[in-house]
Amino acid sequence: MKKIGVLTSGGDAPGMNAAIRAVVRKAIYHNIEVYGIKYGYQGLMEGNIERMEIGSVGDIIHRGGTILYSARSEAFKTDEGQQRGIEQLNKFGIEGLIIIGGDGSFRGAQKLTEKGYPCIGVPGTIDNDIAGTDFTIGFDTALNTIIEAVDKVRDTATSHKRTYIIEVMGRDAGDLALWAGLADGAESILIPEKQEDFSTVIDKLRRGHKRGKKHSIIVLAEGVGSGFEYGEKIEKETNLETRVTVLGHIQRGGSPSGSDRVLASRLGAKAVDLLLEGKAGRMVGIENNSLVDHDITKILNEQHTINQDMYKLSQELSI
Ligand SMILES: Nc1ncnc2c1ncn2[C@@H]1O[C@H](COP(=O)(O)OP(=O)(O)O)[C@@H](O)[C@H]1O
Ligand SMILES: O=P(O)(O)OC[C@H]1O[C@](O)(COP(=O)(O)O)[C@@H](O)[C@@H]1O
Ligand SMILES: [Mg+2]
Repeated sequence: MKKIGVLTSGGDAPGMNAAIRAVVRKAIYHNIEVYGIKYGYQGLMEGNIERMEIGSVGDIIHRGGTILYSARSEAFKTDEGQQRGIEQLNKFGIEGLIIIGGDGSFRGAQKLTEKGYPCIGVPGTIDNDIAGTDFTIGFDTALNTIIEAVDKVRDTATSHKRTYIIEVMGRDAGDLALWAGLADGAESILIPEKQEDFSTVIDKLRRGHKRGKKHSIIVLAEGVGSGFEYGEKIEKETNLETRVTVLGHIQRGGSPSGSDRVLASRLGAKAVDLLLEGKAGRMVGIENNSLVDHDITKILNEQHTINQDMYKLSQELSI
């Protein structure tokens, strides 16, 4: 293999730049030409492709977002769209493609691989919703952003003796909410993977209030429902003044944490190794701090699961 391509796709995640840097530098280290495809699969279909050099990825390891930009493309979900993408890759003589993105992006990678075009997936999403890897690139930074925000909310919550619902991202996954809830000492953590009884949430709030607690924090994953609806219900049931903060896209930005930079560097480089070994249709990941790779189709058919011990612990510590 003499020429490879790299793109970022789906929701951006802090650390994607560090992953791009690792792909480019590792490829050049092995005397392979690298091409950057801009705006994900949309740019791929349109031939928005540029050669990348060592300097193309200088001064980006600490930056959020993605220098290759990202997109969500409906057109690429069709056979015709995928065929157009392969034609562009062939036109540039690019022999293998590294896709940094989430589960949706991996479905695209799977389709290209099925059509005979070798692809490797690198998990980049704040949601941490992919099986076969303990962590995805961006999760740790988003978690820290949430923690910083909740610490601030806690100050004002205490001053006003209020209950706060903090709605966090994660699409259908509860990892961000679970980790943030544990790290923030939340009273309750509401995630799609566990149906906590609403009456338990209310009882806990009442007990805390009786004990003289000055504030209560509930972390709600977006996959469970609207924070505002929960807020209204809770205020009605408890008579405690309740406010809702939806953290939104702030969770996707910012300079990547040390863990995300290291993870992205390791995974990006590993993806290049796999292409050079002639592998295709694989996803790189990290398990027990070791680099692994899995069949992408198998991964897409598996459900990412939350850490049950952590959930249990969060309940034991928030009595
Ligand atoms: N079934 C599919 N076949 C081909 N491409 C897909 C498929 N599902 C998603 N994609 C492509 O991947 C892009 C990113 O997926 P999305 O779910 O939005 O984000 P993420 O990859 O971060 O989970 C989509 O906009 C689409 O272009
Ligand atoms: O940026 P958009 O299109 O508003 O999408 C929001 C969604 O993207 C995410 O931030 C990231 O999800 P993906 O990594 O799957 O793209 C989700 O947590 C959230 O539900
Ligand atoms: Mg996703």
